[in-house]
Amino acid sequence: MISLSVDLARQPVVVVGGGKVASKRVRVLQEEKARVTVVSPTVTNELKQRAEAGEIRWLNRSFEASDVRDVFLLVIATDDGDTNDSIARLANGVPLVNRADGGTGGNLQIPAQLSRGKLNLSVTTQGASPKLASRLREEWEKQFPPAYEAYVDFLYECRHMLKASPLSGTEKDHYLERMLDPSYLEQEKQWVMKDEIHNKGGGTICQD
Ligand SMILES: C[C@@]1(CC(=O)O)c2cc3[nH]c(cc4nc(cc5[nH]c(cc(n2)[C@H]1CCC(=O)O)[C@@](C)(CC(=O)O)[C@@H]5CCC(=O)O)C(CC(=O)O)=C4CCC(=O)O)c(CCC(=O)O)c3CC(=O)O
Ligand SMILES: NC(=O)C1=CN([C@@H]2O[C@H](COP(=O)(O)OP(=O)(O)OC[C@H]3O[C@@H](n4cnc5c(N)ncnc54)[C@H](O)[C@@H]3O)[C@@H](O)[C@H]2O)C=CC1
Repeated sequence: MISLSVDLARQPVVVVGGGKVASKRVRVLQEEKARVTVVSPTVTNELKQRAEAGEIRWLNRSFEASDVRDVFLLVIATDDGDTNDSIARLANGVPLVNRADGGTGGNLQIPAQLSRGKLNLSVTTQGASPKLASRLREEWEKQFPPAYEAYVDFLYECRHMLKASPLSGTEKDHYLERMLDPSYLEQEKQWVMKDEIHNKGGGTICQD
């Protein structure tokens, strides 16, 4: 297995099951702006509220074979292994299939993730120890404080300014290396660097 970053915006996603795990998955899928349908005869209060608010579609019944038609990502999260097995068998035309119980027929696992704006760190143990994945995420939280969000935006901006500048490849590389120094987590140092690149012909500086 390799890790991929997938854009789920506007993609049709079906979550089978309406329990704790389904709620956790829907939370993330909503943030990613996927078009979420939950199929389950019972749902958590959280899912019920999301359905009432029109954020997700809820089909208040058990899974049916037609539910996998035209789906980009299928999340199988019922509490019954046999049910999960038969859903997975029916899902062979679905590009992405996640089995929350780690059973066969799925082709993707949900990692523990830390997002700081454009920076996304994720880790999976392929079912060996979800707790280890969780522990590593907690360590990253300390290692990469919230200031990384603005820092990564700064790196993004500088890189685009450098691309637009007439500097040589070696000079550009020098800047790209220099800005990795942790001291550039400070906003003031970021401004000095942006000014410097700007003065070398690196285009305009965004103020926000
Ligand atoms: C296959 C996978 C599902 C998938 O890919 O969808 C899966 C499967 C199962 N998890 C189970 C249990 C627990 N899962 C967690 C936590 C997380 N589980 C996550 C992912 C995954 N879990 C995928 C593998 C990823 C990997 O291995 O790295 C994380 C990383 C991401 C997320 O879920 O969002 C999230 C941490 C997020 C964070 O902290 O950031 C905890 C700890 C806790 O809750 O504190 C426990 C209790 C302790 C224990 O049991 O170890 C059980 C047994 C259920 C039962 O006994 O009924 C199964 C099924 C089985 O393995 O049998
Ligand atoms: N990835 C993770 O972090 C974890 C994964 N799990 C796995 O996730 C699965 C679900 O766990 P929970 O959400 O805690 O269970 P839960 O018992 O809270 O919810 C199960 C849901 O499945 C629904 N369901 C049952 N049969 C159905 C069917 N035929 N069609 C549609 N919906 C149906 C139920 O109505 C209920 O809403 C378990 O199998 C467990 O192995 C459990 C804990 C953590």
